[in-house]
Amino acid sequence: MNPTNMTTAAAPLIEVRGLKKYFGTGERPVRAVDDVSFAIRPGETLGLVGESGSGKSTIGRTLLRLVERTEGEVLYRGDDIGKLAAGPLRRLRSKLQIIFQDPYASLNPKMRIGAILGEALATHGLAKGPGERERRIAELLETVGLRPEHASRFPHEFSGGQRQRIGVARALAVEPEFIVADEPLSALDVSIQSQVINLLADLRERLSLTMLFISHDLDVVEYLCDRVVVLYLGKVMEVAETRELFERPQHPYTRALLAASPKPDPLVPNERVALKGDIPSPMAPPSGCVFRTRCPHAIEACAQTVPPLDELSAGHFSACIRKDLIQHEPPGRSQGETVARSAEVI
Ligand SMILES: Nc1ncnc2c1ncn2[C@@H]1O[C@H](COP(=O)(O)OP(=O)(O)OP(=O)(O)O)[C@@H](O)[C@H]1O
Repeated sequence: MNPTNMTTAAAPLIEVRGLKKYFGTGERPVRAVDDVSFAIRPGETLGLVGESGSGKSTIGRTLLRLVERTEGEVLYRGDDIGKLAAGPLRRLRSKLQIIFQDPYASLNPKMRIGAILGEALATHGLAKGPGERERRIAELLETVGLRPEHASRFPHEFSGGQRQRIGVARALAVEPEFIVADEPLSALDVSIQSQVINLLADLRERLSLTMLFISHDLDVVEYLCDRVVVLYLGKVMEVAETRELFERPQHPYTRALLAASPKPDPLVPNERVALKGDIPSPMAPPSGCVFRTRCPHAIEACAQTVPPLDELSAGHFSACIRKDLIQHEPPGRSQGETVARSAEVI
């Protein structure tokens, strides 16, 4: 079954179908994204997790058409983004924004903050006239917890966390419906990461933003995301609601990721299998299941066919043929707790 079919409540805002992005055209291209499908509902924050090189950023960029896909579809409100001509694409771009990883590199050091935000407004014809523009800039700065007078300063006059707030303000300037946040915390000190997390959580509520949140920090994903897609070597390994994924991870890769996460959590399976070895080259991915070469449960059959993304329970998908590994209850819970929890769910 295809995880794009899991949305019953609302039509998805974004739908990705069979997305492939190969870099290079020779015999052995880099298969950065290899047949990925998922959907994002309006107002939802979808987490995209996986080790470095698994294709997270490439997916984020392909969604906004900052990178052209090799194959597949990216639908925004049902329209294929890849087929839009320049004019409609430009109009759509104001609805789709990206917050980059590095707040230092993504702001022009020679421009004042007011000019940076004003440029975003002007590009999309949003604030007509200088008075309106100034009012919008002041409003944007306040939205992200900065002051209107900050508009006259240059990027180097701000701390890392403040610069990331400016990056968020710039993304918000065009009143987007959908934001790709690509590791927005990784360039920040731990001490200020929580400020930016809280800002994103707050904005998401207030502005009903739909977000793709790319991160390798599982704690942040658990806190911020409604649902999570686990990616490995360009392929989806598991998809589930956040709580379900963290309490009942089914795919051996997800379990290994959680086990490697430093947070001691009694709900995480007690399967201390650290991920051994490096992620294989995306130019020569393993046959069958791409995770099999690092999987503690791999059997010969894993090399034969690419495992389908099966729906194990409502909205919980996993791509693994080892059905015997499926856990119905989180390990480490007592029977009493399990019963109490089932009652609460009913
Ligand atoms: N422009 C490019 N040309 C060639 N290969 C690329 C290009 N961009 C990305 N890749 C390759 O595609 C694969 C996926 O990269 P991507 O940056 O999407 O992964 P990621 O999961 O976001 O990693 P990270 O967490 O390190 O940002 C990697 O093997 C990367 O080297």
